[in-house]
Amino acid sequence: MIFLCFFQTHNMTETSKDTPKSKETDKVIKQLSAKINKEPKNAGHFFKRAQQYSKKEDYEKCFNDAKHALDLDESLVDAAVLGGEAATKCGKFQGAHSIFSIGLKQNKKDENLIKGLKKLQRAIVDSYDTEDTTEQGYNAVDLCTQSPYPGDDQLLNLEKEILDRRHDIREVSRLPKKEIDPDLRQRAAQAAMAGHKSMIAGKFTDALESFTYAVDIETDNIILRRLRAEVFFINQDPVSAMKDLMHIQKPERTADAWKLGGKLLMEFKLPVLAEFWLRKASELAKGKDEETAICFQKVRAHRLYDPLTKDMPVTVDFTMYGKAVFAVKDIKAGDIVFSDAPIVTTPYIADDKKQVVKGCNHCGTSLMTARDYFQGKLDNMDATAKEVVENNWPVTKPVVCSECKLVTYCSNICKNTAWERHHELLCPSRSKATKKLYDIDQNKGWGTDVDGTWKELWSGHFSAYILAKIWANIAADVKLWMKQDGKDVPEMMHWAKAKAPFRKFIAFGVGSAANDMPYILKIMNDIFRDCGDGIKMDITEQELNGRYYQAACNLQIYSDPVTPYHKFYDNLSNFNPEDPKALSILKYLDDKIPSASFSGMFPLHACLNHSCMNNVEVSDGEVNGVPGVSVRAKTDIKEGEELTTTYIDTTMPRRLRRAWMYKSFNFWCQCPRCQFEGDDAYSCSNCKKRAGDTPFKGCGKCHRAWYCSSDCQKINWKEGHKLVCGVAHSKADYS
Ligand SMILES: C[S@@+](CC[C@H](N)C(=O)[O-])C[C@H]1O[C@@H](n2cnc3c(N)ncnc32)[C@H](O)[C@@H]1O
Repeated sequence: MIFLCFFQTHNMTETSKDTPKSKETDKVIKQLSAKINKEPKNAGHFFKRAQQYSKKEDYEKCFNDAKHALDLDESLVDAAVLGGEAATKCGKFQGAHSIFSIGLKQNKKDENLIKGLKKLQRAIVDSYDTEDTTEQGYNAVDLCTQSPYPGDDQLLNLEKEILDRRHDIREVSRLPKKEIDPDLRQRAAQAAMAGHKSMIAGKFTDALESFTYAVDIETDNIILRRLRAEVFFINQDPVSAMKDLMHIQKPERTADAWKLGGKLLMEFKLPVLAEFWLRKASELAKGKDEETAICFQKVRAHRLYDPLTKDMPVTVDFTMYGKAVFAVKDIKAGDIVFSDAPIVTTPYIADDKKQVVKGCNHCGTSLMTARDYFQGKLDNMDATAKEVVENNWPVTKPVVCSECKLVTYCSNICKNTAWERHHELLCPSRSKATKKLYDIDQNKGWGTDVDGTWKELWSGHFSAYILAKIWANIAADVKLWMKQDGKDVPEMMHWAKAKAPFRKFIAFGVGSAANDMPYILKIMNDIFRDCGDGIKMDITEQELNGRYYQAACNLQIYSDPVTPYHKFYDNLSNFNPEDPKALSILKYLDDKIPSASFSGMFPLHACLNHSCMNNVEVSDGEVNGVPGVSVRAKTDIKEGEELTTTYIDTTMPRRLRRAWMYKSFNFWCQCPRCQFEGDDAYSCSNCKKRAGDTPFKGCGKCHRAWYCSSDCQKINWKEGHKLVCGVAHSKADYS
């Protein structure tokens, strides 16, 4: 079970020196390319071309070829070494790590691979040291829109009615101008001054009295109304506060008045109206008021997620890092906090393994056969064991798409639902473009480009199908909404409704996927240009980039927690332990259970932020009988505490962890471990003083913090190191 972590795309500069030697290299590359076009499954050609690219110092191409050679033939350890070193040189650290790992599977002791891994570690650390490490992360509110959701206009009217009926609050028309005696006006002004002073002094009862005196005289004074509303708000009288604000006519309301109204409406639990007021406040403040922007997103988080978390011990709120999950009651270590089902999912093929087991392409249910599990052993098994397998291995009845005959499902229900949701549009039999997408996916991103060259067309660390499925789902919903409204052509509202479920997922990253992968942009447009029923989707560069980063920030890898193997094993437990049949099969059982992995986007799970001192862990789970994820408490969690998972292997030292996080997710981790551990023995983890030639002494317990003096050690211990020293780390596998 892994979070899909990846390094963001970087544009590499190509080096090519125009020397006779390099001309010769170019010639060899040309010859090899021709051979590759003829025999695209020949690993040797790719390896040889990778060697040529390495000579040219074109490390990106060298890595791509070496990786592909290894995909075709895992035993090519030299390709792992070459590719890993090339990837390290061009900064593709994630790629380097995974290609070295493939090699190590073949030969754990290969010296060149081990050397390569050490160089990789050094390069990651160096890049962290030389990168612009100004630790200003992103601003989460800037990533979130304030645009209304479809149907909000009707909800707005409904909430206005609730405000009126339940709290007797409504917009008040402008009061007629009153002639006020100058003496009285003078007294009102004095009372207002006194009210203001009391407010500053924190004497809110006195302030209220003074403002009320003044408002009674100057009933139409909008400044007095707003000030009194603020005092009512502080004195926890939201109804009176709101009534005062309603006396201020809309065009005269300041950003502060709209903001206060938004906060009051949050208390009345009228989120759409609250959003309306806060949006107005944001517009008037020209987006510069951070508090308003955060309030808006808090309202939105609660309105979108409260229904999802209704029976759960958690809530979703908005913080400086965007959405975050908080405990609403104490949770015990080991408890499952919540489970979540994916909104979109697709098979995941890791770089280092072939997907030997099939899973339902729609729901992810494992379709593992006895052969998938026992492989060759099945043929050589003794007769008794074979009989046990035949009688106890659950029968799965995979159903294949009747059009393409390529995509498998666990049942006709899944096949039909998949057809309606996405497969009708994406079925490889539908068009050249859909077949091409299928082939690129099967070839882990490789295919023939428009100019006839065989190259990596998709370099995402997840399947391009995720994006295609998002768009296919949107197209399917647009059709539904359009038909439901009896229209022949979709309206803006239909599009907005169809896109709404995907608005929950944050998208953040640098670089342009559309620029890096123009071929993908082209085939996606070829596919979605005609979605049937007159519906067209224009996949612009911005659309591709947005969806790409949504997937990159939120995807989670998971697999069916209860496979046919588990059911088989359960069946065995019904045997008498002395039964020779049961004993006959034991020797064939293996700890390694092959899985059908999927990567999916999970609405609630995707709100979990990262911490290197995570208090929850994500595991394979089941939701309504189909595979999903479960979030389990790793430690006791107190009410009000944020739940954090980890996106990386937290056993790594701080410098490496932070470098991985920055490269993969573009933020500097500020978790307690990152704050109260150090980088190395040459910098004091407390005061940051640099050591000379003699390294500082480290914390004797965790060896992850170093100090120039015992005073610094004591301060750091008190301030937070004691919280992080010696906590159990999550050795999440990361890809
Ligand atoms: C799976 S989402 C987590 C929820 C996210 N905060 C949101 O608003 O949707 C992952 C993204 O959250 C942000 N994030 C997660 N953990 C963070 C942390 N410790 N510090 C800063 N940003 C974090 C990053 O933008 C990351 O790409």
